[in-house]
Amino acid sequence: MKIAIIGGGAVGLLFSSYLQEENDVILYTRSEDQSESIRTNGIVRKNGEESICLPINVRPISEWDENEIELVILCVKEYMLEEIVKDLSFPKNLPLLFVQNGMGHLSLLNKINTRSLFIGSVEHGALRINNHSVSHTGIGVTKLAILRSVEGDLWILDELVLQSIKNFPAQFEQDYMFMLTKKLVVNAVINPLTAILGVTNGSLLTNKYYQMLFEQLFDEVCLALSLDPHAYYENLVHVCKNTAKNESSMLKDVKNDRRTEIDAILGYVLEEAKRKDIEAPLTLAFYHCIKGKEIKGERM
Ligand SMILES: NC(=O)C1=CN([C@@H]2O[C@H](COP(=O)(O)OP(=O)(O)OC[C@H]3O[C@@H](n4cnc5c(N)ncnc54)[C@H](OP(=O)(O)O)[C@@H]3O)[C@@H](O)[C@H]2O)C=CC1
Ligand SMILES: CC(C)(CO)C(=O)C(=O)O
Repeated sequence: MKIAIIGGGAVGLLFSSYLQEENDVILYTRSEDQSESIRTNGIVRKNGEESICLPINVRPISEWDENEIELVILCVKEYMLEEIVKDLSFPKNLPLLFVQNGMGHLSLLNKINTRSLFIGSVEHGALRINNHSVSHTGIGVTKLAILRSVEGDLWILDELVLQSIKNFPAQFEQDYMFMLTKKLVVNAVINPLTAILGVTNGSLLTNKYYQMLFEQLFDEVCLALSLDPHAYYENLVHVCKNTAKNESSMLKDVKNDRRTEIDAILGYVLEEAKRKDIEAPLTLAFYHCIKGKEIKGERM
């Protein structure tokens, strides 16, 4: 399959490196510098002690070419999507796959008039080491669901599931809303707590004090989203254990003084709580902690 991947961050590098094993991938980076670094070095993927280097087709996004592509995977942060969708031309018949955390992008997706639009939920841990290297810090699964599609494009998801590349499996999910909600709960608990406490995901379960926060926040998020906690707790713990050694994407953003995706995650939970007139004090407090850290120079 001919796949264009937009964004050479942790997830974009991870997806490019694995999908290139079975497909023709072209990676679009924001900067020419990063393209040049990948052209020279290939993508280096580290799995523990193992390291593999794969050559890959790469271009800066200023050279975007939508021709002869069968699928576009958007691996940029949620808050970059609006600009990308505005700037790039996506023909109506070009299927798009969005892998962002949170729910913030749903309203934007509904405005895009592409005939097939897929959603992914990434349960891997990935860490960008430099412009051309990525560490696969947690082997999970990519869940795939349909927001809308024409019959003729469904082979794309079938193909990704069938390929299920070693250490990079893909799984089909019937209900995109259930899939996104499950991931939202994971990110609403793990991401802010790890970013505030400065710990890897696993510590939230191994440190008994952090575990109390983990459970309290989980209960409040379920209440705000009107979810049955029993249907979501097991998955949350499973992902947390699977990515135990990983630094969450929010912790990485905070450490690197970058904007986080807190608005698409806890911001969304707070909006839901407000809409239902439910108090969510813990969620609000953690939301403010992260917004505070986003202000330049507030980091220790
Ligand atoms: N990291 C993880 O473990 C996980 C991340 N996710 C989700 O995946 C998504 C991507 O996350 P992640 O890879 O960590 O984020 P990163 O910040 O590492 O990567 C985003 C990349 O997008 C690039 N970018 C920004 N604007 C453009 C543009 N206009 N054109 C091309 N590229 C652009 C950035 O370029 P530059 O570097 O030059 O700024 C950066 O390389 C997020 O929504 C996140 O929630 C989901 C599960 C796990
Ligand atoms: C699955 C998890 C929690 C992995 O760290 C993630 O989605 C993230 O870091 O954003």
